[in-house]
Amino acid sequence: MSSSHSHRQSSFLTTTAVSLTAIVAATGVAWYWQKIKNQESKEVKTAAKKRPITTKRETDTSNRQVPIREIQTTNDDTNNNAITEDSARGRILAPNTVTIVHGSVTGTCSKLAQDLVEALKNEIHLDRTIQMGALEEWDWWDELLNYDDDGTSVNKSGASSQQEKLPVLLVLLPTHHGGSWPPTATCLESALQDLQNDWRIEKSPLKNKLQVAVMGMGCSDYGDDSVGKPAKEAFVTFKKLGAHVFGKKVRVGDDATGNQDRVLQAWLHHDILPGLIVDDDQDGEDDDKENANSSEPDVVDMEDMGTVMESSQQENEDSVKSSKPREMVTATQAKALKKEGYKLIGTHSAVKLCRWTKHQLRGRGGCYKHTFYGITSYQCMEATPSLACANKCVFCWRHHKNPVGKEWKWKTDDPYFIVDEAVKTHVQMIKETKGIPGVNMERWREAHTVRHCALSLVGEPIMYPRINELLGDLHKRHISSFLVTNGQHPKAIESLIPVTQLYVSVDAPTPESLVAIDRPLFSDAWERLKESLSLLKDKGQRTVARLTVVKGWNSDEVEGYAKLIALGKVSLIEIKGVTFCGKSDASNLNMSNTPWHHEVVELCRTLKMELDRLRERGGPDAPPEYDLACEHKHSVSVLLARVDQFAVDGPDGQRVWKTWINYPKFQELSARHVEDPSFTFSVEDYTAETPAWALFGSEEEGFDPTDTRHRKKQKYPKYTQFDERGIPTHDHNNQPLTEDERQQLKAIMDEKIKQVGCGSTVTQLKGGEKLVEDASLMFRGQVIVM
Ligand SMILES: Cc1cc2nc3c(=O)[nH]c(=O)nc-3n(C[C@H](O)[C@H](O)[C@H](O)COP(=O)(O)O)c2cc1C
Ligand code: SF4
Repeated sequence: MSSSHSHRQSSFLTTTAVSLTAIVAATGVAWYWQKIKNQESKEVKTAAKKRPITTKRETDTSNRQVPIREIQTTNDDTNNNAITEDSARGRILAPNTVTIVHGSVTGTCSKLAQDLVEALKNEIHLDRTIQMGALEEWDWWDELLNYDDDGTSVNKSGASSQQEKLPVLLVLLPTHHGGSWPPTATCLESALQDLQNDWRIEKSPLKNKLQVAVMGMGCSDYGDDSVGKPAKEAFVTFKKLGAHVFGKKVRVGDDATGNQDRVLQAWLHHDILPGLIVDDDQDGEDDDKENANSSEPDVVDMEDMGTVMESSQQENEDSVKSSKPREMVTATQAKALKKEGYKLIGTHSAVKLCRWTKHQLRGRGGCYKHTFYGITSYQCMEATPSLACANKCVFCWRHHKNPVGKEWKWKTDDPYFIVDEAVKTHVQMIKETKGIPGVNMERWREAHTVRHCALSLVGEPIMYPRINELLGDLHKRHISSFLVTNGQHPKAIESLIPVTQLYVSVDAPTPESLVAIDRPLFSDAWERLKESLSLLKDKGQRTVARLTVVKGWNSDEVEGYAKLIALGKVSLIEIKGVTFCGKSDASNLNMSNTPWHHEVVELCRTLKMELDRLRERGGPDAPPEYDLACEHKHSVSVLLARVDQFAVDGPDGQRVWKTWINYPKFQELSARHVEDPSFTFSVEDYTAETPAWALFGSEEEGFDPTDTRHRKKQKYPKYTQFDERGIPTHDHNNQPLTEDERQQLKAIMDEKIKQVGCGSTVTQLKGGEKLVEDASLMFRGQVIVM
């Protein structure tokens, strides 16, 4: 037995107890792998690097598959074939095993894998071990090459050697950017490549050792023929390596139509089950012929995908073929979105109760838009008329359960219906907050009247073809409109009616970082963003460039941001630290990517300097003057505002900021514009004075003093001053620390430096995550460095 193999077993055994409890409870028959702990997988990787080739298994004809017994449906969890802990070896090439693996990132393939376990459990009277897990849980080189059938790997089902069946591997693979393998599956991708290319390995190392079936997932809305590419590649490579593949084609599910359940059924009934009952002898002969000319397999098209499906999906798919547009959100997407708290409206819209709405209802402070612009957060409705968008941003809240598309091609709901339903649903959610401890009843009653709408929830609101009617209806109801677009639809910006405040998200300062961060569907995404920004300067009303700072991703190259902002001469620049809302399936972010407030402040200062530099250079593209106007430390946000539009001289010569909005005035002006489209109005016509507590540098740090602050317990106290290394010198009351205290803190920092080194390091982790580590910042999370 190879050393890596024996290590593999011991790793597994340390985690088996936990896995089995959860798994056996969940499925009864199937057992699953639990993720091997980091340390263990690191060791497995080290072992894999050595890439030992320990066994060259002889072709063993006694190890042939025998036909599966008559298929019976059984739910008998106590069946003799259930696995016991000590037999749990989990090797892929162990006889009598069916291993289901997936490379799921956003959960679709893992769900399909679970469904497959259930289906197999119900379809066949098991005398095989079924195991299921994520691809990353196996060391593929070791699994496919170094399996030594010394008897320890066989399950205790009592199967004699004559009854041994070839192992079966069922692979579920999503498609990623441009047809690449998802980061969760590159372990298999590289092992397959290495197995093909390593000269030490016999030509068909998997011949008579493994049977494989592959199903892909993708999304045809990407519109670039990438759908199912990794699955096709896996299929072809397994075949080249001599594995017997089930089915002649790769079946691929499509997120855009939500047909994956149906494709799974077709895969199971047309490829897997018939494959499982094929006589092994006949099997071997076919293999020889097939593998001799293994070529690119076809992707099954929709007509071939079996007959098992829900009627709504049928309608969806039928409408693709007919001229009738299909509904945007598939049943699976709807389920995932609902699980995340979205209330769906019609076929493409949603509302969700914002956490700040609840916060302010409880007197715990409003959001940064309350601080910067005076909205009442508890009267604000967060909504979108389009759950789809043309990006897959790394920091997206949607966790990538949303539909994508370059342009609108779906059924279009009536805008008045959307507004009506959105308001009703929002008010219903407000009603449900009555029982939350601490709700201010006066605010709660006021909250039944929606005053603001943030069209920024998820998706791309501007894609909705009837957006102007929707905005018109909001304004008619005296609801202000804050509309956020990702700058991929410049034409829609051009034709947009005046909104209270129009945002373009500027997520990256260069074309390359835009692709890395926004992962856009449009190949000319950068040009689109630039065009959108340029169009802002002619809009007349308040325009905003919104920067979401993701440390390690887009916090450098400030000059690039300045140049982009100069294109639009926007009224305001909002800079906000990314919020980390738990590990997102498809996002590669972690806590270290969340900047501290003082870092965002520093970035604002640098941006202002860059803008000043461009302004001093002069010329038609020179930006106007900006300055730091407001901050909301609670949400790590800072506002830069145009001095010519928002700053006036006070009675005693001091600067007075007017970043707040006179909402009734906006409604009045907008109504006049509707009556008479030749009537125009501009930013200065509906400003209002910013209160002192909301100003940058105020003692309140942007927190409305009428509310009560609830601070989370911090790991370290709120130090106020630091030495040049970042070691605190003064406590939260600005009193000097004693020498002893400073030495203790120094020792803690030295320890951290030992771990992470000096300076700031950005480490790109496996899977693309970027980890930022900087010991000098460890005590400074809570202060603004002036
Ligand atoms: C970051 C990301 C990039 C994607 N890129 C593509 C693509 O280029 N082509 C495609 O057909 N599907 C693409 N998809 C769609 C996925 O293949 C599809 O949503 C699949 O169902 C995801 O499976 P999973 O939920 O198991 O990860 C992408 C999905 C994500 C999250
Ligand atoms: S503006 Fe946004 S963050 Fe603020 S209350 Fe409305 S939806 Fe919530």
